[in-house]
Amino acid sequence: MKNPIIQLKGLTKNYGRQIAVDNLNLEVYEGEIFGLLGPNGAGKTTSILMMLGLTEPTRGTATVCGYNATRDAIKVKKKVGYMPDSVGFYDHMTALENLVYIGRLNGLSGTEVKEKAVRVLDLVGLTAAEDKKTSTFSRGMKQRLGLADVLIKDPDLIILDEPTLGIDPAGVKDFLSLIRQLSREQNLTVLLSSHHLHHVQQVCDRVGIFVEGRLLAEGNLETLSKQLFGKNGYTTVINLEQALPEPWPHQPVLAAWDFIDDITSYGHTVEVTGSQNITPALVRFFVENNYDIINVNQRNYGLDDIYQKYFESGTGKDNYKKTA
Ligand SMILES: Nc1ncnc2c1ncn2[C@@H]1O[C@H](COP(=O)(O)OP(=O)(O)OP(=O)(O)O)[C@@H](O)[C@H]1O
Repeated sequence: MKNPIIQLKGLTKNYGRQIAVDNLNLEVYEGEIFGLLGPNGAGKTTSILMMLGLTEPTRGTATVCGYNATRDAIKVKKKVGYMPDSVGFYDHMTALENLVYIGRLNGLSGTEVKEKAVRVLDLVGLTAAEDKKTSTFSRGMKQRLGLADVLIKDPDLIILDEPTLGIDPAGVKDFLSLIRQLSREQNLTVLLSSHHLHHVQQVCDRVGIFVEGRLLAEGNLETLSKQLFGKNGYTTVINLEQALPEPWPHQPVLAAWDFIDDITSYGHTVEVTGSQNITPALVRFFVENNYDIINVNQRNYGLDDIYQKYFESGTGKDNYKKTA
């Protein structure tokens, strides 16, 4: 049975008449990387602050690492490493000095703190820069040091708010692979908020789409496609040399296959939609039945399509209602 590290039940936050977070229900499991994806102002930071006990929910509960985040905020703080979107350091101190300082604030003793700081700097790939002042650090290096700050206390969960903001593309790729590696090696649960779908897509096991305070859909890519497009994720379009007869005798044969949900044939074209990628099997079928294939195209719905559907018209809610 999966062990939930974050459990949000009906979590709601109003600022006056504005609803920043609206009845959020979500579970994030041990060892998982979960991406909270949404545009600016969607309510991602407010949700995170409630999970950390830094702001009180208007309604609902956030249970984090087994503790109620509002009532037991200090216990939650001990288990969770939080990296805000902008991390500050003491510029006149080196990376190692900054980290030792944070380690002490987290209760590590004089002897163990330095040894641990050196180890954590190695984990995040900053050993070569450990004696450099952080005033000389690039944004990407600062994010790595920010990650070291949260790792030094051996958290069960790390929460990263817009961690890739302002890093160049190569730096983003490196930073995200580092997160994935750490999560896999240390069974670390990660909650990552971002408005960059490509970043989220690269690293997350599951994604929640968050718009105007509401979680519109969540799951892995395949589940999201199903929820958002109302159909399964894989469509294969095959164009043939010969026109198909009406009715097409092979239609019922294909319809009996597992994983196929829909077949459309018209003129020289067959479109097959299913829950798995069956393009190779379809190609074999057509060749074995003496059809001449002109071309084959695969259409699978990715986060790009999902993001466009939810964000292109400005409000995801309207789009959602149309298809729900
Ligand atoms: N302290 C506050 N007082 C009043 N309104 C607030 C406060 N904090 C956030 N809000 C409002 O709540 C909504 C959600 O904001 P939030 O910062 O949680 O969104 P976000 O998804 O993290 O966006 P961003 O990526 O821009 O940080 C916004 O409309 C914001 O203006």
